[in-house]
Parts: sequence; C-alpha cells; structure tokens
Amino acid sequence: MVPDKNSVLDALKTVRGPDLEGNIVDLGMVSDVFISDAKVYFSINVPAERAKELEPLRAAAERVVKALPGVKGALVSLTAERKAGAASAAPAPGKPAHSHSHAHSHAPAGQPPKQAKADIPGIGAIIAVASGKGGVGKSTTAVNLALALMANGLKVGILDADVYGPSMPRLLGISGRPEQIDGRIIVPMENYGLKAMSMGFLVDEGTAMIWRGPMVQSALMQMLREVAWGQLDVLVVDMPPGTGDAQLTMAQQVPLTGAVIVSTPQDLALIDARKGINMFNKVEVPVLGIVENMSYFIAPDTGNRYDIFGHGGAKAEAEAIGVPFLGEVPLTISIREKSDAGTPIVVSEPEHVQSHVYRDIATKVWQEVQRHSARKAPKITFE
Ligand SMILES: Nc1ncnc2c1ncn2[C@@H]1O[C@H](COP(=O)(O)OP(=O)(O)OP(=O)(O)O)[C@@H](O)[C@H]1O
Repeated sequence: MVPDKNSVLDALKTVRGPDLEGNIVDLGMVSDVFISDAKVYFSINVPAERAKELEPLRAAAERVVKALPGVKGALVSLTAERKAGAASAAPAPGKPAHSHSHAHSHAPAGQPPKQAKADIPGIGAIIAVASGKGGVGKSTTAVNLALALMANGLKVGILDADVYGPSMPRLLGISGRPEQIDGRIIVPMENYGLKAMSMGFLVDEGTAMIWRGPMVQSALMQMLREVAWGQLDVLVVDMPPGTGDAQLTMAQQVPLTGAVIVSTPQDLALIDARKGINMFNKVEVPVLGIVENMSYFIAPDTGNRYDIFGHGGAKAEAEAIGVPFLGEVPLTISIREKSDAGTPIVVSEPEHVQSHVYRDIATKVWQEVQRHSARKAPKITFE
C-alpha cells in the first residue's frame, strides 16, 4: 500500500536538520508533500548559500522516503525561497532582483548573497509567456514562439507552468511519461527537436486541478531544476493565465530573463495585459514586449485580410507604456486545427504567413533578451 502524507512526514522526522539540530520536518523545511502514482514529490527549503553543502541532506530525505514500503520513487529538490523581508535576499539598490549572478559563487567574500534565485545550470535565458487572462492564445503563442526561436537556430526548451490546465502534451502531440534517471532527474519529453516538460506528463488529466499553492510551487521548481534540460540557449515558460498570487509567486521564484505578454486587441483584454505588465514590474522582471494575438482575420478561401477585432490596440498600448511591440498574429482557422492536431504551424507549415510572423517575433524577442542580458553585465561599483 502506498503511504500517505503523514507517514512520509513521520519518516522525514528521522532526518536531522542542517548542523544536526532537530529534524527537517519540525524545523519547517519540508514543503507540502504530494503523492501521485506511488511517487512522492516534495522540496526542502534551505538558505541559498548553503544549497551545495546541503545536498547530502536532500539525498538522505530521498533515501528515507524511497525506503518506505509501497513507494515507487521520490523526487526531492532543494529550494531556496526568498522570504518576504529577509534582508539577505533583498536586491541591492539599483540591482534588479532577477540578476543572474550565482548566489553562492559570485558574492564577494564575507558578504551575504544578493539574491536567492539561482540560475539553472546550462540554461542561457528563461522567458515567460504570460497573459492577463485566459483564452487569449498564450499557450499557442508560447509553443510557436519556442519553435520559431529554434527555427532561428537556437537550442530551446519549453516548460508548461500552467499546472492547473497543462496544454503542452496536446499542442506538441506528446503522450506517455518521462523517464527518470536514478529515480530523480527527469528526462524531458521531446518533439520537433523541442524539449518539453509539463505537469500533463506527470499526472493524469484531472489530477492537476486539485493541486494547491505550495504543492504547485514545489512541483514547478522540480520541473525546472530536476529536469535534464542539457544545454539550452533559452527556455520558454508557458505561465498560467492571470495575475493572481500564484502567478506572482511563480514570476518571483523562477529566474526569469524577461516576459512576453500576449493580448488580444480589444480594450478589455488590454486592461488585463496591463495588469500582467504591472505584475512583472513588481517583481522586477523586464517585459520583453507585447504580442497581439488574433489581431486580424485571414479568410481561408481568398486569403483576404479583415481588421475586424480592433486590430492595433496592443501596439498603441505598448507604445503608450513604453514596452516593445513584438508583432501581430492573425486569427486563422489553420492555426487552431494545427494546434489541436499537435502539429504547431511553425513546424507543419513553415512558409505560412503566420509562421513568418512567429519567426519575426522570435527574432525581436531574442534581440530584447540580449539587450537585457547586456545591461545585466556586472557593473563596477564603489562602496
Ligand atoms: N491566432 C489564432 N488564430 C486562431 N485560433 C487561435 C489563435 N491563437 C489561439 N487560438 C485558439 O484559441 C484557443 C485558446 O488558445 P490557447 O489555449 O493558446 O490560449 P491560452 O491563453 O493559453 O488559454 P488558457 O488560458 O485556457 O490556457 C485555442 O483553441 C487555440 O487554438
């Protein structure tokens, strides 16, 4: 029989805390525990600067859980969450919180690390694709943007962070479960040369809906850090729609290089897009630009273009708030059919007008990424 959450926690009480004081459960270091398919998922919160040194603690916790009768596997990760108001984790004045310096390796001797969001080894840049509300085509944009970045010659992965309604398995036409190496590191799934990870690969449809707060966070961190992504120029993260607390926490915890906001042209959608931009501003993640989706309609029979949706709204909005405008994606029937068939248009019809649009957007996004990375290069400061 598979043990329940309490028996897992009881077993974890045998694992001593750092410095051999107390145990990791009573010290409040263990996240919510999630059990699915006889596999146990949780994370252990440690100070960022001690992450390396505490690897044996992680390994011990994993060992203890795996030894429980009925447990098929355990996925345990160390997380270094930024605690509100914790002085050591606050960004230094003038230094953005998303700075990519390694917390443990680049901090000058004797000084606390400036931030707790460690980079992911091997991944050059992480881009969030977000929307203020659902249904604007965020996931469709994310997957085609990822494939367009690839078509532009980059090594790309995609992480479906929409844990409540994962859509990557369908959009990329991938089914089955990912393999695990040594019962720990997950091998990402792949199609069209794009590495992909999604909660949809790990749990059965329907299960994800009951996930809540901390469980979602630790699952996301595991999908980000416990996956053998290999060397990637860029990882595209398909964020859950909306601007609530869950999205804010996610935007805060993932070491994002920047965010792409997807909106439809209508005024109401633009209000939501603005909320999205504000959210990223709040956590000091640069907004790389806005994409206007379902911008105009291309008639399938004649190829004629109709501006029936108030096209141009997102462009005007982007100009008004000083955010780059990345492009206009038309509404076409084929994009919907391709998405549902798991054959995104950028790979199935690379010469389609829409695929050109996505590749142009990808070029602009990459330019913005580089502009922001250059700006983040270490500055010499005199203290
Ligand atoms: N440019 C487009 N032309 C035609 N259909 C589109 C376009 N973009 C997206 N769609 C369709 O709109 C629907 C919603 O798209 P998608 O799932 O990408 O949106 P989303 O914002 O990620 O939604 P959710 O918030 O539910 O995750 C899908 O059926 C998709 O195929």
